[in-house]
Amino acid sequence: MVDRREELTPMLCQYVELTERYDDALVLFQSGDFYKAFCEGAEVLARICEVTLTEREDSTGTYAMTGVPVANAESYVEKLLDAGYRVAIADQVEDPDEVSGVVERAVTRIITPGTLTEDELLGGAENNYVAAIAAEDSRFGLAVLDVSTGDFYATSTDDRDTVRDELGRFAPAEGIVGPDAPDLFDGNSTVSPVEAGYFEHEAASQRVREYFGAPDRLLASDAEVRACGALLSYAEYARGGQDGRLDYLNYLSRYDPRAYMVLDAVALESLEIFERRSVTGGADLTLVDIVDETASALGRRRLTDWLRRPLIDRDRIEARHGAVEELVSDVRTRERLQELLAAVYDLERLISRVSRSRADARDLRSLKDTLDVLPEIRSKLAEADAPLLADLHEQLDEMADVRDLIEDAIAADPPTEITEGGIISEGYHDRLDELRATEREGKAWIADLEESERERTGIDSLKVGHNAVHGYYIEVTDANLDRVPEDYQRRQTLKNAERYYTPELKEREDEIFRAAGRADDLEYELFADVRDQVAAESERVQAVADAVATLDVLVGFATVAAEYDYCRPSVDGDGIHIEGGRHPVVERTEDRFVPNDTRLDDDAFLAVITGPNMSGKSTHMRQVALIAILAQAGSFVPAESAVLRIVDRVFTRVGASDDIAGGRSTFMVEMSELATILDQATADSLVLLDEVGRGTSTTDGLAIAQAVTEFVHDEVGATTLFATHHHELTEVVADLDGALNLHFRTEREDGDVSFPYDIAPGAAAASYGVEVAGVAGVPDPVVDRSRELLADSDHDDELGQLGDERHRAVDDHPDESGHDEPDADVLTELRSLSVAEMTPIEALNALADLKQRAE
Ligand SMILES: Nc1ncnc2c1ncn2[C@@H]1O[C@H](COP(=O)(O)OP(=O)(O)OP(=O)(O)O)[C@@H](O)[C@H]1O
Repeated sequence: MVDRREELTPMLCQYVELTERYDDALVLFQSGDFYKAFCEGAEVLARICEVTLTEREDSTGTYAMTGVPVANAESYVEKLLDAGYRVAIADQVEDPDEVSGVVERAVTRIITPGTLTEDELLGGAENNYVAAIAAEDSRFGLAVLDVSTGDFYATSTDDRDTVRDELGRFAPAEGIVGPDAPDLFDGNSTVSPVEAGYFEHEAASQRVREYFGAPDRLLASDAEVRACGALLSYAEYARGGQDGRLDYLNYLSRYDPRAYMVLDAVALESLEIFERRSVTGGADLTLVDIVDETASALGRRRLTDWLRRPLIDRDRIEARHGAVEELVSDVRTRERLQELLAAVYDLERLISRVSRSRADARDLRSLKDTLDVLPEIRSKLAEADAPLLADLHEQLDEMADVRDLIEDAIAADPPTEITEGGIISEGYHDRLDELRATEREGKAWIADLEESERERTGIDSLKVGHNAVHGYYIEVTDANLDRVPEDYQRRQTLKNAERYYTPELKEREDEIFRAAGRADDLEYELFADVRDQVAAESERVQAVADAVATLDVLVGFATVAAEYDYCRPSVDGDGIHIEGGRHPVVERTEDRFVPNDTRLDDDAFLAVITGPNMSGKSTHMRQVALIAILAQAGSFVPAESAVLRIVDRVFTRVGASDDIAGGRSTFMVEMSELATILDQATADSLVLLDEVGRGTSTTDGLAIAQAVTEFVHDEVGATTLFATHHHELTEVVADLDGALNLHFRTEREDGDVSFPYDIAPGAAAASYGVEVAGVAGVPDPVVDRSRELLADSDHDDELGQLGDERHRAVDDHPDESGHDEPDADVLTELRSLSVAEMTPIEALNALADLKQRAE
């Protein structure tokens, strides 16, 4: 097609030009009600969106062609994005009725996964981020932006792991990487190619200056400037050929990752803060679902941010707790605030649409509706004692000027279309009122026409009507044609009737038409003017949005606290002292949750937790971490009391997280997560280790588990909870000053095993596997035999010390088990087995073999 450009029709020529200019995107080319693509573009569109490929034939040749309806283009765009394409939307920018020849098209936006602004594509209230990584002088700069809301963050570090951790926190949909910078995005972000020039220092700092003022004052390193500048350029690029500037980007929050508790992607995932790890079984609840009582999209996003980035500054944490406490105790204020907050629209996205000239009249009315509730929200905070609530009271600008402007100018309940009138209130503009009056009078005259013409002509069935093609007409059935007056002129012939107009009707019609057309145009102008005036106040709207978001989360936290009996934690403790702690998610899904205490401090900061499978170990460990996270996010916590030390990071090595897609074995994943912990944990960290060393042989596993315990104890000093099935580890604890054993039990009654879920000091009995095998339905003879074997190996002293429960289990089944004394060689072999060095499969095989021989 390109080679024969001179031969192409003007429209195809335009298409080819656009595809050349936007060669890194798939161009969707508006043609009336469809977005079309031709040639290779058509093939891609047809394949990915499963739409029919047709052919277009004109004097210059035959081309592949396809299209998708403009009205629901979003669903197709989504498919293209999922398939890894960027989409350039080439809209008609001229009214086809007003031009002769080919209509001008221009790319109005380039849709990429991380720069979405379309509500239909964004879905829900979650943030959608694009991130940039830049490098300079061994420092890495990271910038993260949500184009739909204007949230913009920047930070820098000289540590790649910190960049990875921060990316894990924000989970951007898309990333761009500077020329000398490493690509540290994980598989969940699409990495998009961009012009290297975006990252050049001069250009980048110019960009930052344009938006936020002097980069040196604002940002901490050149790498940061490059990342921010590049991201701004990319966001502008995504606006296609339109005026690139994004006026609503008014704030850039530069932050230091050390000012927040670090929660990397592994911790967020294993603690199920935002997403469930397994999709099977149980109610589909995560921490954010449990504590989300926010009433607005703004609040929901703010809550997500607070949980992603819990604080470590004590004053700030206590300020949040103070506000929550006041709202917990003042039930009426809290409940009324929640009702009012439910009327708040998504101001951040709304003002970004206003600034991008994409808001319609309904958006402005929604802004007004939100501004309407501000005075009452504000008044509810007027008497607040908590400093944070008092600050919010200050920050809540009621914006009466903007509210009044919209109230006066924009009609209540306006249509979504902004070019067809009906959006400006009567009384706002004199000339508009005159035009509408002319239109109204004309229409009234026509409305009366039917009656007066019936009288004049004596034709009772005479009708006055209107249609889009012929305009107004007087309709007379064929039976009455003889009574048609002289001045009637024929307009249209129907099957059984004729349609006429009169000169006066024509005149009125033209008058109405002219007045309506002018009024519609004028309305659009007035609307655009109001929208610009509102856009000029975007910073104030954003400040209000910020205050409302914070208030919504605080009210939500207070609601959860009151409803589920959470307590205000103290964060000036010297350890983790929790009484009656509960797992916030499990307590809502279990009929009866058993609360447990936690006491970890400098005297005993490392707890080894033993107990049978399913006895509650993992739940307890996560409960401690979730309580710490909630407390530092500013929430009350599910406990009777909690005195906590502020934690700088939560590390988790929990359960088997197979990285099948990444091609790493369970054991490799486990060890690399462990390596991170041992390398980066500090004395202020909270470390959860669940069954470390499981994916290898028992001996290796135990050796690793012991070495890790000693290292964490001697070198790291982090508050650590270590759940293990390596019973031998409980003996290691005895030799370590700062370590203690805790355990969960099973209870047996009439052959049934139950779990009381209460944690107790000391080590558990060792025979959990056998007990659980019985519960799981392994046949009695095998379970009984396992017990015998265990009892024998006890004499061997292979397993070390055993607890009471195991002895009891054996005592319950003395030799009346029905078996004869095993043959001597079986016994000898049994004695020679080194159980601690066998994998479970080896042990099971050996057991089956011995059983067979004994029988
Ligand atoms: N304190 C509790 N009160 C009531 N139910 C609980 C409690 N703790 C745990 N549970 C229930 O018991 C189930 C098993 O708990 P959990 O996964 O913590 O056991 P575990 O000892 O870690 O098991 P495994 O060793 O197999 O990983 C949980 O899914 C939950 O339903």
